Amino acid sequence: MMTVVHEAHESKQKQAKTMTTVHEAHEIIATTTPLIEATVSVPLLQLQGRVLAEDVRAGFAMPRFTNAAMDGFAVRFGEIADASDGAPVTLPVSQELAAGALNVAPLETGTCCRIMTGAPIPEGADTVVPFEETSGFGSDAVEFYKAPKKGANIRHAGEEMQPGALLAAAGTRITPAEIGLFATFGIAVALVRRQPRVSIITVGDELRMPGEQIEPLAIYNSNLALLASCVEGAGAKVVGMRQLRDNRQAIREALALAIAESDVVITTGGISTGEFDFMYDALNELGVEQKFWKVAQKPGKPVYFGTTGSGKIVFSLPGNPVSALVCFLEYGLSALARMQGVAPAPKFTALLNEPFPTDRKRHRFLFGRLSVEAEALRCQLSAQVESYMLTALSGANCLVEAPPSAEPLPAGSLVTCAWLPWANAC
Ligand SMILES: Nc1nc2c(c(=O)[nH]1)N[C@H]1C(S)=C(S)[C@@H](COP(=O)(O)OP(=O)(O)OC[C@H]3O[C@@H](n4cnc5c(N)ncnc54)[C@H](O)[C@@H]3O)O[C@H]1N2
Ligand code: MOO
Repeated sequence: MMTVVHEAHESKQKQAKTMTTVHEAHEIIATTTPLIEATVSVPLLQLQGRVLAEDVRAGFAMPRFTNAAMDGFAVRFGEIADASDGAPVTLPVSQELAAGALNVAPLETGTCCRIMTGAPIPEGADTVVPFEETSGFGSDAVEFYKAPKKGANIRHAGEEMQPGALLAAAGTRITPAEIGLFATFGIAVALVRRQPRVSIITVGDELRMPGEQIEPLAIYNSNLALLASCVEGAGAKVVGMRQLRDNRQAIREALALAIAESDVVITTGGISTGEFDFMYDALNELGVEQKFWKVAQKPGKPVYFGTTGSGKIVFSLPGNPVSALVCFLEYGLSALARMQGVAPAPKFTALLNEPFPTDRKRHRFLFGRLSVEAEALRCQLSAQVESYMLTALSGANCLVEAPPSAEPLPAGSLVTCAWLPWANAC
């Protein structure tokens, strides 16, 4: 029995020697992650963060009808064109219209219409005079002291948008902007992609859930909560969260269940080469096809990615919380974006405030804080750099990276950054 375990261990160690590059890992994810074709109709107020499955177009012109832009009087311009303080023009009020008026008579010649902002302009009127430039709303005969420009203070039907104009294209991730636009056009439901269903499994005898009693040599499980909120923030749905002990059978059973009930399975812990690291074997036993295992990066080297025959994907992330998060941000996020038909968020460069400690052989990731100083985007690295130091996140708003190099990147050089998905731009 011992021999079998040791042989398996040796073969895992051999496997572990060949490392995928970060670039290759991205290529593999881009080419193997399936798009979720299924669509679902979702009500307006639940659309935030969802991805449109079809173009949404204006069903009518905007404004829908010609209406007043000011509270005042709708007139025929020609009838008040000569009005001045010295020689006011007086017109009787023949009609009053507020926003919401549904029956509007044409404006009788030689009269004006008391009108409120948003009310339809009666046929025959071509100009609205704000009440401040008249004797006001108090009487039924209005004195006009001044003529605005002909056509002033009128919002014309269709001047903003024509029927059929594109409001949001398929593939747009819905924000309050789209929700506001859809509401403007009376759209109460939109067709969006079904959310990727994600199960998260964390493994480790040492882990206790926040809120639980904790023994002196145990630690709290940060990955489960952290990844669940990251997944939800990425527009996906967490359908399962499990914390397991380091037990072969329990891990295999939980993985099988998670694969059955989700599109994506994310695990943390037990993926390295330790004696109690059962994740890799469990994935093999369940027939998950390894696409990569071990990436030349720091932190996060033991990261695993695989696919199942039924089109599911599995990320097995290292247990160290910074490693798990870096791998999720780097690979998990782009896979979830691709599944929803959205391009992964672009990276950009910023100026380093201090030297970046590159690794000779591995692509290095660190958290940092971007800010705008002297009109340039500058990056301050988090002081905590080890993969167990999740406090590196406090105050951070970006993930910073540099390819392998024997020399640190000097202060002042350009470094590649990605916003943390929850960060507000500086
Ligand atoms: N001989 C070697 N040892 C290790 C190697 C190696 O190449 N050779 N790689 C190291 C690297 S790099 C990492 S990262 C870790 C990853 O190991 P595992 O994925 O098997 O993770 P664990 O051993 O289960 O845990 C590592 C560490 O993280 C803590 N942890 C785990 N899960 C959680 C959680 N949900 N919340 C908070 N903290 C968690 C755990 O207690 C350990 O301290 O392996 C190195 N070793
Ligand atoms: O590379 Mo590990 O992922 O040190 O923490």
